[in-house]
Amino acid sequence: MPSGQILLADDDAAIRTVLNQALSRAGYEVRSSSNAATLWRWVSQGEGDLVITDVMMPDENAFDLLPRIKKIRPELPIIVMSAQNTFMTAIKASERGAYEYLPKPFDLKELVAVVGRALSRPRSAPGGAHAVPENEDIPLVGRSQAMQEIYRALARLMPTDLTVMITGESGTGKELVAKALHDYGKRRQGPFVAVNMAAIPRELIESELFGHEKGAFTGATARSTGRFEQAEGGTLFLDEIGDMPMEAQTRLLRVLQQGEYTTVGGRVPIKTNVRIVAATNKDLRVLIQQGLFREDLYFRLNVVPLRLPPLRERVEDIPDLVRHFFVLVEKEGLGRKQLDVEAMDRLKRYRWPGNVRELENLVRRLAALYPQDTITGAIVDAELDSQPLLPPQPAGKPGQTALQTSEGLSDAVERHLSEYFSGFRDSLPPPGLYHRILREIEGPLIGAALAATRGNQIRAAELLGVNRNTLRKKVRDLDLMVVRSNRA
Ligand SMILES: Nc1ncnc2c1ncn2[C@@H]1O[C@H](COP(=O)(O)OP(=O)(O)OP(=O)(O)O)[C@@H](O)[C@H]1O
Repeated sequence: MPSGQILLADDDAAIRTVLNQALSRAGYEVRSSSNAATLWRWVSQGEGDLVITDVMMPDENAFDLLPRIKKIRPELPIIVMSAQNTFMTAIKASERGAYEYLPKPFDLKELVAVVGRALSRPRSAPGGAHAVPENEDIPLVGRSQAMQEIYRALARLMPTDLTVMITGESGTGKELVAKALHDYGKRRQGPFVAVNMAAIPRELIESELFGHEKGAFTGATARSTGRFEQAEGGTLFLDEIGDMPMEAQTRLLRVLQQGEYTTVGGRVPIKTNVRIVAATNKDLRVLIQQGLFREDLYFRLNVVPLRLPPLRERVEDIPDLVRHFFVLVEKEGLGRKQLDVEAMDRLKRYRWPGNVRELENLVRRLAALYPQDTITGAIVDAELDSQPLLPPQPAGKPGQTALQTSEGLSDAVERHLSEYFSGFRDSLPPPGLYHRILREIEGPLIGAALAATRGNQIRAAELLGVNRNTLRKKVRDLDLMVVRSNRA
C-alpha cells in the first residue's frame, strides 16, 4: 500500500472532495485547502510529501507560488491541474518546476498513477526548473484533447535533450513543434537549423548535412561546412527523414551512436553536440520492410515518438486556429473578418487534406479577396468547391449508420496496398501478408472502439459485435494499451 501525505489546493470544493476520496482510497493521507496561502503555510512548515494544486486560486496564481516552493523545498514534487488548457500552461508548469501538468478534466486513475510515480522517483532528481522566455506569442494553437497530449509531452521534453521523432500528415505542424521544442528547451540560445531531405538532390544530401572537403567530388572547389556544424550547440531538424538516402543514414547513425561524424572526403572524426529532431509523413516501418530505411536508425531516432493528429481528427481546434490566423493576417495589414455559424460549420466538415497549412492559406485568401466583414457559408463553399466535405454527424442510432467516410475504407486500403506492392518493384513482399494486413486493420479498429467507449471492454465488445472474451484476447494479442476512464 503506498503512503505519504498529499497537500491539495483547489478552490472548487467538489474537486477537493473527489480527489480526496480517490487519493485516500489509494492509501494516502490528504490535507486540502481552498487557497494558496494555506498551502504555502503547510509547505513552509515542512509538511507534505507532494503537492497537487490548481493554477487559478482566489488569493494567488499557483505559477507565482511554484518558484517560492521550489526555492525552499526543491525536491517536493508538485502536480499542477488547470482548466486553461493551452500550450503555454503546459510549458509554464514545466518551466516553474512542476513534476507533472494535468489538463482538466482528467482521469482519476491517471492522477493516482502520476502521484505514485512522483513519490517513488529518486529524491536526488528534483524536477528541473528552467527559465523560458516570458510572454511569447503562443506558437501552438488548439485546446483539443489530442493537442493537450502533445503539450504535455512537449512540457516533459523541454528540460531534456532526447531525440524526438515527429510523425503526422503534411501541414499538421511538425516543423512548428520542432521549433517550439527548441525555442522553449534548454538549447534555445543555440541555433535551430532545419533541413528538408525531400528538397535537396539525393546526391548532395551527405555533403549538405556533414559538409565536404575541397576536391571531395567534381565541383567541390572549396571546403564547405555542413548543417551539423551550423547547428552545433543547438537543434537540427531533419524533415522528411524517410527521403534520406542509405549512405547518409549510415553517417547519421554513427552520429547518434558515437556523437561524431566525418565530412565527405574527410578522414578526421569531428565531435558534435547537436540535438536531433526528425519528422516524417511516411510510415517508416513500411520503408524498413522495403529495405529503404535502416531499422537500427529508426530505433535511434524514435526515442520519443510524437504523433501530430490530422486536423479532421480535432475539428474543435478550428475556431481557435481561424481566430489565430486572422490575427496574424491583420498584423500583415489585411482586414480582420469573422465567420458566421454556417461558414464555421463548413470548415468543421471539410476533410483538410493539407491540414493546418491549408486552413491558414484559406484564411489568407478570405482576408485578401473578400471585402465584407462577415464570411458566409456560401463564400467558404466557393473557396473549397473542389474538395469533398465530410458527411454531417449522423443523428440516427449507431446501428443504422453506414460505414462511411469521404474516402471509402476499401479505397484507402486499396491505395495503400498498391503503393506497398509497387515499393517492391520486381519482387514480392515477405510471406504472411494476409495476417499482417488483417492485424494492421484490427489494431486501429479495436483501438477506436476502446477509445470511443473510454476503455470499457464490455461496451467496446458490444460496439464491435464480438464476444467479450474474443475482444480481451485480441487486446492481449495485439498488445493494445487500454486506458480506462471513470467518465465512460
Ligand atoms: N497548432 C498550430 N497552431 C498554429 N499554427 C499552426 C499549428 N499547426 C500548424 N500551424 C501552421 O501551419 C503551417 C504548416 O505547419 P508546419 O510547416 O509546421 O507543418 P509540417 O507538418 O511540418 O508540414 P510538412 O510535412 O508539409 O513539412 C505553418 O504555417 C504553421 O505555422
